[in-house]
Amino acid sequence: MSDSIERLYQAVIAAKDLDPAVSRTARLFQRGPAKMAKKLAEEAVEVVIDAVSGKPDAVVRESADLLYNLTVLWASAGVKPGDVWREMERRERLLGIAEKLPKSPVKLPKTAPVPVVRRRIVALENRLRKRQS
Ligand SMILES: N=c1c2ncn([C@@H]3O[C@H](COP(=O)(O)OP(=O)(O)OP(=O)(O)O)[C@@H](O)[C@H]3O)c2ncn1[C@@H]1O[C@H](COP(=O)(O)O)[C@@H](O)[C@H]1O
Repeated sequence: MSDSIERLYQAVIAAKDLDPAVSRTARLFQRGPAKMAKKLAEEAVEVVIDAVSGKPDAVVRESADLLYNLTVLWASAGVKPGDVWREMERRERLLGIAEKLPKSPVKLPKTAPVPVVRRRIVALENRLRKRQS
């Protein structure tokens, strides 16, 4: 999937400076981030509606539109797909570590009480000795 999005990202970058009259991407870039964000939000809602309505084929189509509009917004925001893949890999590594932690709160083994070693108070003994001499 990441290859497809990488190719789409490159196509979006290539199209952004085309004639807005013939390129939807160029038109979105001409209208700016607010329009891109509005289209992305609209597509997200369309995916949600089709999913809730039990229309998997429509979910597929609207998801492709969603990913297109997301890619356009990434390009506009200076985000590259690799930036997102690295964040996802970071979270996966993080979760992976968490997955290895015991599910229950970590029970520390009961350790024998550490004997409190009192340091000899040499200074006081020296003072007492001086006083006695
Ligand atoms: N992957 C896509 C892509 N996916 C979806 N879309 C467009 O995004 C629209 C999303 O559906 P909407 O219902 O929101 O759009 P709409 O019904 O036309 O209504 P409006 O958004 O116009 O109001 C679709 O109509 C498609 O025209 C896409 N337009 C372009 N690409 C790719 O982007 C690259 C650049 O293409 P151009 O933008 O045409 O230069 C090419 O690789 C294209 O394949």
